[in-house]
Amino acid sequence: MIKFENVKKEFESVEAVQGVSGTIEKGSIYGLLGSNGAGKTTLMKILAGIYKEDSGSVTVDNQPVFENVELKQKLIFIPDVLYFFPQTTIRQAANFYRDTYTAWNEERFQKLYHVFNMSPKKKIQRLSKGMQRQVAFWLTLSAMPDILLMDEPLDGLDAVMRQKVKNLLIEDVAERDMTILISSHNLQEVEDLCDHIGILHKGELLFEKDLDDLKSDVHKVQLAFKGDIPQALLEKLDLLYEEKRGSVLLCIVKGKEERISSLVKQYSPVIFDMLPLTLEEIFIYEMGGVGYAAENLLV
Ligand SMILES: Nc1ncnc2c1ncn2[C@@H]1O[C@H](COP(=O)(O)OP(=O)(O)OP(=O)(O)O)[C@@H](O)[C@H]1O
Repeated sequence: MIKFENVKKEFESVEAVQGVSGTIEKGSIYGLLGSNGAGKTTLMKILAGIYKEDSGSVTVDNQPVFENVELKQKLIFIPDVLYFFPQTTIRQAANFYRDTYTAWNEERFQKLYHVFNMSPKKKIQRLSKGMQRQVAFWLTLSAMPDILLMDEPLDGLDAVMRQKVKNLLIEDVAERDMTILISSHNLQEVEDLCDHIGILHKGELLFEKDLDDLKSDVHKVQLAFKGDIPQALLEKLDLLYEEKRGSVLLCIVKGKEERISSLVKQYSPVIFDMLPLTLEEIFIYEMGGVGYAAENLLV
């Protein structure tokens, strides 16, 4: 379990992370979302023990992470911009990982050759950007980390490779309880992979929630009635957003599906559709709530 409490980090005059607290449970896939410059990379680097927090505490399985060599053998951070030693071949990099990570699994490395299909003799820096990212996953998955932190992890991978890598990640979570933290702007991908979501904005965590709870608590509703829209109904609904299009009211309503449905039906609507919001819509709405423009949200 990763636990961070009141973590702060400042760069010169920029307060990149401002008193953030949270927990990432073992075996969970946690999606860290946020606007550009929100502090996601900074927080991830603190959780990975790359940066030292200015104040607050970060522990992984109850141990501080910064400069903790033993812990770092079980934790891998894949950054958005990859770095490999110059002139290194895939095999040489694998040897380096084998000597660094005690759980290195040579059999798995050999097996994954059939997924990534590149000669280990290839020099990594001569490979394309997407191929280099494949190498990063090949090495990481063979090192069998307990904790994997990734910044924009699937960027640059083609659609087939994305699916293969996602399956491998999910397999590791299911089979050996690996914990994953992902930061990505690709919300569809986060929605597919993650079970928990945290949204950072201007260095602060707006909230963290189970994805299913988050999605079952907000709905996109379309309503129309024979006459005017009954005001009494609107007052009873917990409306987060509304937009009138002709005689149809499009709105975002907070609350459980059953409660919204039974309330609306009391007023005999002629049109009544209710859909869950996508993570992308939830994100845009939440960002709107903190003053990040969210116009024409409904489509
Ligand atoms: N090494 C650094 N030196 C100075 N300022 C930094 C440094 N790293 C990050 N910052 C600043 O801290 C803030 C948060 O940056 P960070 O990279 O953590 O954001 P992010 O959420 O990952 O953004 P993005 O989604 O655009 O990648 C920004 O204002 C950034 O300019």
